[in-house]
Amino acid sequence: MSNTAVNNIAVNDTASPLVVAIDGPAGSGKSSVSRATATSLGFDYLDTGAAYRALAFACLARSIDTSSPDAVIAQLVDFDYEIGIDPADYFVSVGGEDVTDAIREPRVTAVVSAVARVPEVRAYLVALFRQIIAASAKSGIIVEGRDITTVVAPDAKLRILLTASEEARMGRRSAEISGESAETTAKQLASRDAADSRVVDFMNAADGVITVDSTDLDFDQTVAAVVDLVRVAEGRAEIPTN
Ligand SMILES: Nc1ncnc2c1ncn2[C@@H]1O[C@H](COP(=O)(O)OP(=O)(O)OP(=O)(O)O)[C@@H](O)[C@H]1O
Ligand SMILES: Nc1ccn([C@@H]2O[C@H](COP(=O)(O)O)[C@@H](O)[C@H]2O)c(=O)n1
Repeated sequence: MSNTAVNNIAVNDTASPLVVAIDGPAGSGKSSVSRATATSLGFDYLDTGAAYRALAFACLARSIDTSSPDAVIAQLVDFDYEIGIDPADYFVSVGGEDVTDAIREPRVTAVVSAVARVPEVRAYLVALFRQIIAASAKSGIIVEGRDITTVVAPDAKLRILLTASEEARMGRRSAEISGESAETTAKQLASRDAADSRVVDFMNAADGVITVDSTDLDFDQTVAAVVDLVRVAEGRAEIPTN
């Protein structure tokens, strides 16, 4: 069983992986913390936002009007998407082209929310994510996005809302982006969260979802907090007291 997940997914005949669902707003650390946690635990890692970004990229590549739901839906028929779920071999491709970096470009980020709000797109990708999760051959998989704790994997063994103050998130995001002012970065982050929150609630923890607030934690402390929660979920540790 490979650690590559594609539209044509192989069936996993091993036991189901332990699923860790992580949601949160933009810049809260979902991707980086999930990937580092998966590496530390020997789990797979599924970045669901990459699929929405890849579809937005595919639309732009074909000059499709991303504000037209019908035009976007028509792209699903031959959406040839592939993602690496081994945290040591993360990549995203569309039609065989490596788009790992291209899907992070501002032009893609600017239209991804419009693509993600189309119900048919969400239904298609949610089904795909569930297949990828079921096909994981590792003992666990960390799945991160916006609706993982509530829609994609509401029965996950561990569900986390990873959050941080808007100020912290904006500061972290500005630190990694060069060429744009902190003010522009902050505005883009806030407007994407506002658009995305109209589709799914990732600002408030649903029942049974544990909030991890990383505002006052550094990166390693945040990863350690998530690892501790996984150990508890596995029955290998007691609930942390702080
Ligand atoms: N606790 C932390 N302390 C300091 N920096 C952090 C912490 N957590 C994450 N970061 C950094 O914040 C930045 C944003 O993190 P990341 O890209 O993982 O967020 P995200 O939630 O996946 O964002 P998006 O939804 O926009 O893709 C990264 O540079 C990451 O290294
Ligand atoms: N479960 C998800 C994940 C993502 N989205 C949409 O994709 C965009 C990009 O996500 P990133 O995590 O890579 O920033 C995001 O802004 C959402 O529009 C989603 O709807 N559901």
